[in-house]
Amino acid sequence: MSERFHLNTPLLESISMSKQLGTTVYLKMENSQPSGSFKIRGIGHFCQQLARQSRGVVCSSGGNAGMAAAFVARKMGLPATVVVPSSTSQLVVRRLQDQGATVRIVGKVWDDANAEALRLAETEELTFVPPFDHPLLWEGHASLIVEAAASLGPGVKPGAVLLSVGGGGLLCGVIHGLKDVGWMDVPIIAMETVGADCFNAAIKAGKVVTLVDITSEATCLGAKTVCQRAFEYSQSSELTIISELVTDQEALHAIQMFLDEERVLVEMACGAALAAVYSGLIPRLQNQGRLPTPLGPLLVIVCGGSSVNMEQLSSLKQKLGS
Ligand SMILES: COC[C@H](NCc1c(COP(=O)(O)O)cnc(C)c1O)C(=O)O
Repeated sequence: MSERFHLNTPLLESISMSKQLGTTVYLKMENSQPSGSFKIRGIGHFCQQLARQSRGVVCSSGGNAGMAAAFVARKMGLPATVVVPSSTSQLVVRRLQDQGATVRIVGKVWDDANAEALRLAETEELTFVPPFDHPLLWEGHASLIVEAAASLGPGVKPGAVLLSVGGGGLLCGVIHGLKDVGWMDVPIIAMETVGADCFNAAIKAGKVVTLVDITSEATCLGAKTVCQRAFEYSQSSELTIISELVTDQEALHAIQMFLDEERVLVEMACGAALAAVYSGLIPRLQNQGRLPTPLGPLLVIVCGGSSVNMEQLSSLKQKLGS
């Protein structure tokens, strides 16, 4: 049995969100993972399977996949290099270095950093750790749904699952988990911010497309192209995936509401998902008949993320004017 790096995170009931939505809202607290986000589930599994005999790992990331790769590599006694774009905050760069990683800042967006990471893997014979597009990542992420099902107990099934989308790895992992526990009929509300909306753009175009740029402050969602498997799932008649967008202002408002109500500080990538509750989207989807009324318990994936502290929060409030 290979060593696990992730924790079985708390599944907390949000009294305030439950009151607001008129249904029980459960929070899967992936922010409490040792690397700061859910990423450790898939990246830990990937490294256990493919990096045990490796000279080291190299990961491209908006930041949080890199945090997971750095943490896991340290635990496995492997050197780690993380390649991030210049949009990654100095706070995350420092946190990556504190985890023992060598950090390279390449290009403006994640896609540029990814090209460099692939080159490094080749030239320095390192194991390349993808941030979202690999079946082993999705197998690892699936554990969060299996844990949630165990916490809810037999006979309790969510009315919907709420999550955010960057490159689509979390979405694919959650779908793997829904299959594992027999919840394939549970609708998934897949949230992105305007300006980091590659999944929504692909659905609108009817094919995977590449955004011209990432213009959202939620840079940890900043993949310009969603992974093919996520798009394929969006086209499947077996699944209900509701793709919605929120503005950066709505994501920031959600971060502040969550801090006040749940006493937990999360980053913009996570605020994108939480904004579905705080911005009134859920009842709008119910009024449109896209979610049932009454709605069963809502399972919110609080994905976490390291790109936030009080200083970052203040600068976001200045930049976004709220
Ligand atoms: C460019 O970045 C992709 C990835 N972050 C993705 C991410 C997501 C979305 O996960 P995904 O859809 O990429 O698997 C959600 N919540 C948080 C806190 C995240 O950091 C990364 O860190 O390399």
